[in-house]
Amino acid sequence: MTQHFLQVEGLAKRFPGPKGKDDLTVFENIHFGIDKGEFVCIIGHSGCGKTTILNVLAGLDEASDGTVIMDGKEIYGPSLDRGVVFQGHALLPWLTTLKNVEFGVRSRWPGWSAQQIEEHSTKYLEMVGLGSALHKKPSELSGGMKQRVGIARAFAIQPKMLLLDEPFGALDALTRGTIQDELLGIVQATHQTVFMITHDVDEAILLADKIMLMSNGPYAKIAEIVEVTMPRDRTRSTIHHDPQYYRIRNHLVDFLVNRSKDFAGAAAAGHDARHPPVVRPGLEGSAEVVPMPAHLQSLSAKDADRPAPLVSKASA
Ligand SMILES: Nc1ncnc2c1ncn2[C@@H]1O[C@H](COP(=O)(O)OP(=O)(O)OP(=O)(O)O)[C@@H](O)[C@H]1O
Repeated sequence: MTQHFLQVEGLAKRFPGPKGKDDLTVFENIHFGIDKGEFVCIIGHSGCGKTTILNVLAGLDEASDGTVIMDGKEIYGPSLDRGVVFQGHALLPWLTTLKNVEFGVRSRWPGWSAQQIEEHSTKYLEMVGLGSALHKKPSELSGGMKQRVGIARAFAIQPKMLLLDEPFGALDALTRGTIQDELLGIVQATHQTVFMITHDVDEAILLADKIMLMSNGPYAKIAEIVEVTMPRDRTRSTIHHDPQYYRIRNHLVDFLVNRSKDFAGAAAAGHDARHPPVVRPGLEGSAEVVPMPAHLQSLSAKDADRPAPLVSKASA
């Protein structure tokens, strides 16, 4: 068996049922691997267990079954090896932007001089466009700026794995787009290994090397792993010119709208849960329908039950 940098084997999460009722199995038989430097997104309907999986990877929650091995060691509890960014930024309100980042950097490298810590922290804040806001307190920053500080803080400790739980979920579309670009740039520069939850299929296609599709719970599974076959030097403004983009997007939307509730059928068709099928829709036949370009219309898994907005090929 190939050993990946992060190896998840047989993960399950169960909660005790109310008195006299069966336990709730949120998910089980979750198997996947992430290689060093890979950016992996996970998409699935609300409640299927994405945050629970991320919390287990972070060491903030315990699985009912299964193991998580990172870099050859089983994960027990939180560690600076794994940086986490949640939807809420969780900054220390009494510290400036710079001091918020320095706080994590100092814990990571206690032997560093004050100057080393400041230079290192400033570098990461500049990467997310906050070079001119180093001495501002969180109360003086916009929501997008606060989220950027959280991202800089997580990257600055150079964790072995970065875990992002819908980091842009609370931001308006314009700010979200700008920070996606910054994240793309920083990931390309640092080759950081990332596991990210998103509800936004366009965001996943822009950022990820692989997209894991989770079926609905209870008993949720990783139904498919979709490889994003487009070249890595993607940009938000040009990505929709690539025909692969529409094939991948259609595949993801079709899963969320039509197939995510039917994983029992896929299992019956012979898919082995230990080896979720790997799909490369970008390299397959032509797209029948062409969704609106990403910058015009973003479909989120949260509202995937709404019909996808479509324009005909002729008018696209
Ligand atoms: N303490 C608990 N007791 C019982 N059920 C729980 C408990 N904590 C979480 N759950 C259930 O576990 C399931 C998975 O929750 P989780 O937050 O991981 O889902 P999610 O896919 O991240 O959802 P969302 O996309 O809405 O954030 C949900 O159905 C939730 O109701």
